[in-house]
Amino acid sequence: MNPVRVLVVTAVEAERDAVARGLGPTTAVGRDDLPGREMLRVGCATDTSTASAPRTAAGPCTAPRRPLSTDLVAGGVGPAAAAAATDAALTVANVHGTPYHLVISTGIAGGFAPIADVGSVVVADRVIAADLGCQTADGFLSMDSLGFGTSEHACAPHLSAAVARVLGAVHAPVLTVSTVTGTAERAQDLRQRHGAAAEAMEGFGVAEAAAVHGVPLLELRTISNTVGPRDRAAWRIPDALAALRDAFGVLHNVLARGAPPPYT
Ligand SMILES: O=C(O)c1cccc(C(=O)CC[C@H]2O[C@@H](n3cnc4c(=O)[nH]cnc43)[C@H](O)[C@@H]2O)c1
Repeated sequence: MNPVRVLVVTAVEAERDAVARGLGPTTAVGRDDLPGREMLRVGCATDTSTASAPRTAAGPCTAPRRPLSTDLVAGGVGPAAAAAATDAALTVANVHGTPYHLVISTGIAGGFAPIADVGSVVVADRVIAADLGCQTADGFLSMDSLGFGTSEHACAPHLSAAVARVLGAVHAPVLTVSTVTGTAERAQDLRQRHGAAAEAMEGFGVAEAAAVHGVPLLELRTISNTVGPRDRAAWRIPDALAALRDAFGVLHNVLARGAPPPYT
């Protein structure tokens, strides 16, 4: 049986490796056509594009109840790097006739108080490009209002709601910014404009690539810091990475035992 194939895109390797710890033993995927980006795989895959049959640290794969094959890539920081890495992975998979069924943008994020505290988990209902547009004296004009396309993408509504419920996570918009918010004023502006739970720097880029390929999207974030005045010393990165590991342990079971694709 062909596996359900999931692509997970983080910004940095520390996030990718935290996800991997939650999912189980990984194997490096030898992909000559994805240079410079080591991809890790969890689970079995009848994927002829791999250089050799995947083996886990525990030995050859044994089929799970529902075959699930998850590829993990650290695509870089920011929406442009994330879009490029996601598009490359989706394109290569399509060329090999092994398309992905789901793309997940994930990592740590800043949380908007009091909606998402440090250490909590946020599952996006939609991703919003919060600083893509035009800043005027009268306020911010989004891409939609400028007539240049869209500033947001919906996440798979049923799946994202189910995942949020199982994780006990906040289910609300996650903003994508190219500039990390470092003042109380901008935090308040973004909170008022979007009612968002979190901000990070990649989700919209991943979403743009997923939309081009028609692949459903999730964004899952664990909160390392509160959005507002810059205080890097207050970021709780190890805690957020541990929460990321735990969330993906749960998410793996949801995907492995839940309704099969197409994800809606
Ligand atoms: O220094 C480390 O050990 C380390 C480990 C894991 C991740 C990092 C990062 O700096 C990741 C940058 C990544 O984090 C997201 N992020 C986190 N907080 C915010 C925020 O308040 N506003 C926007 N983005 C945030 C973002 O997606 C970055 O790509 C370091």
